[in-house]
Amino acid sequence: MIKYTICFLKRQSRFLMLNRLHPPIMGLWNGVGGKLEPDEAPLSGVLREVLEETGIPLKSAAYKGMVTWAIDGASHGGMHAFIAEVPDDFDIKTPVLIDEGILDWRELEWILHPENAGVPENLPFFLPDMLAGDDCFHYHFCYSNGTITSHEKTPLSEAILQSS
Ligand SMILES: Nc1nc2c([nH]c(=O)n2[C@H]2C[C@H](O)[C@@H](COP(=O)(O)OP(=O)(O)OP(=O)(O)O)O2)c(=O)[nH]1
Repeated sequence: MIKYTICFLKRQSRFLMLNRLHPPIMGLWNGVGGKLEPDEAPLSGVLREVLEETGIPLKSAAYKGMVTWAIDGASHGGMHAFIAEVPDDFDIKTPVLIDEGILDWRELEWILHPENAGVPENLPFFLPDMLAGDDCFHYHFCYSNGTITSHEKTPLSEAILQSS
């Protein structure tokens, strides 16, 4: 069961990212998102989280697939991932402190830099793919001792896509 959503909010080569104040992604720059409410559809959930955390009233976001993770062999969690363009007329003074952390713009090049320890370890594995194409995938990561030990990418079936 996928409990979370995440949205990467893009404007040209920059993304509006959240440096989270609280676990599970504390201290790292991540997309905006959060927990789905009971019976909430992933798109509705992510639009709600984006509005709550940034004030951006998105009308839609592009579905990019699922990211799941297992820790020491036990399935642990997952999120539905989306990408959206920040509307041209939306202005935000950054950096800005919100309840969940600090919102600020980050360059894609910085986000994807391999030596960059400022983003969740799995993010550079899936974000370039999500930006590159229209296909949706399921990305699965296995962690041991707090680090990724293996990962795989499989196409998402039509059936899953329609139900998400
Ligand atoms: N890139 C990346 N993001 C992750 C991973 N694990 C994980 O939970 N996230 C994302 C999913 C959510 O967008 C966010 C965690 O959301 P959250 O627990 O703060 O949710 P929330 O704000 O609704 O929390 P709450 O107030 O309801 O407790 O972090 C991961 O391994 N990689």
